[in-house]
Amino acid sequence: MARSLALSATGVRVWRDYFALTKPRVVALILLTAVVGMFLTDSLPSPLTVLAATLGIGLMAGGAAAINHVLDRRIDIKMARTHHRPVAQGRVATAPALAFALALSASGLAVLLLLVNALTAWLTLASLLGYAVVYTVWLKRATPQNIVIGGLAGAMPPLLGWTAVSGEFHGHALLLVMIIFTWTPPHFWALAIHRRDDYARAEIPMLPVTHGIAFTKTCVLLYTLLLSLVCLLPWVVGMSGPVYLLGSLLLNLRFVQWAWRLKFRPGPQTALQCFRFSISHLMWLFVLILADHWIDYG
Ligand code: HEM
Ligand SMILES: CC(C)=CCC/C(C)=C/CC/C(C)=C/COP(=O)(O)OP(=O)(O)O
Repeated sequence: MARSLALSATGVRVWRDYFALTKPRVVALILLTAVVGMFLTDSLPSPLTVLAATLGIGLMAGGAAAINHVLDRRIDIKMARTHHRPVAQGRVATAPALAFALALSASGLAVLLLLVNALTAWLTLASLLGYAVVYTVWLKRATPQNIVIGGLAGAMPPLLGWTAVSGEFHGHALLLVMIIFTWTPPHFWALAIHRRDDYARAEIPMLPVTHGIAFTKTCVLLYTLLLSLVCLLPWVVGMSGPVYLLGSLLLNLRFVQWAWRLKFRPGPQTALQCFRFSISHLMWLFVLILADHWIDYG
């Protein structure tokens, strides 16, 4: 009895470690943006397309995150925020972690190829390689612009959702990509300010390490202002209506307020609070775009 309880506790721990490799909360938000992309096209998607595309994109995003855990294990062990991670700690060895990552990625690709369409499958593979290889292996270690350029991979999901349903590119989907692309720098740099010493210790050239905290705060503020302008575009081009306009103005006003406070009246937790707000900001923004799309303005 005691032995079987101990075995099942170990099983739960192993399962938790593998689940953590997929960065589930990040992937959840990525999937929200992809699903919103699916419902914004002119045609109503079939339940099978929505399910298959969500599963395929989710598996590949989780696979990308697991590859990142393997490739970054030596960096992760040096940083307080990430030192507990399963591969960094050796609780999951490199080979099974990589096998898990490749199995997730390959099955996601197969789902997209077989049940969705080839365009979405190859674009999702490009995003996976963009994050897991171009960003993780090269950009992250090479330049403080790492997350700006690498952010394109994380910004792709609304386009992936869109092409899953329509089979083609559309300017409106690219606007959604632009929103996440502009959102990523203040999202990440707010956290990087809070965790500057982590990155310095791991010798990763994040902006607060290479250019200082004051300069990074200015960049956060400027990007939140740019984001506020980019968020107007769906309304300007007639893709979204007044409910979106009002809601996004309020969300962006709050984000700019956090960035302003971070620059001019910071407390010890302001950077972390700004980072946390960025996540709520993106989540509510995409909920709002979808809700607005379903409102009948007559
Ligand atoms: C290159 C682009 C990005 C970078 C460098 C970045 C960086 C980070 C980092 C370092 C964290 C902290 C993770 C942790 O403590 O484990 C984080 C958290 C988070 N990011 Fe990003 N991020 C990027 C793009 C995105 C995108 C595109 C999304 C979703 C659309 C996203 C959603 C989230 C969420 C939801 C969290 C909170 C995770 C949690 O609480 O466990 N990020 N991000
Ligand atoms: C297929 C597809 C849609 C791919 C999406 C790619 C993806 C999972 C993007 C998330 C970006 C992310 C969590 C970056 C974290 O940076 P980091 O890895 O430097 O942060 P860390 O220090 O927490 O590991």
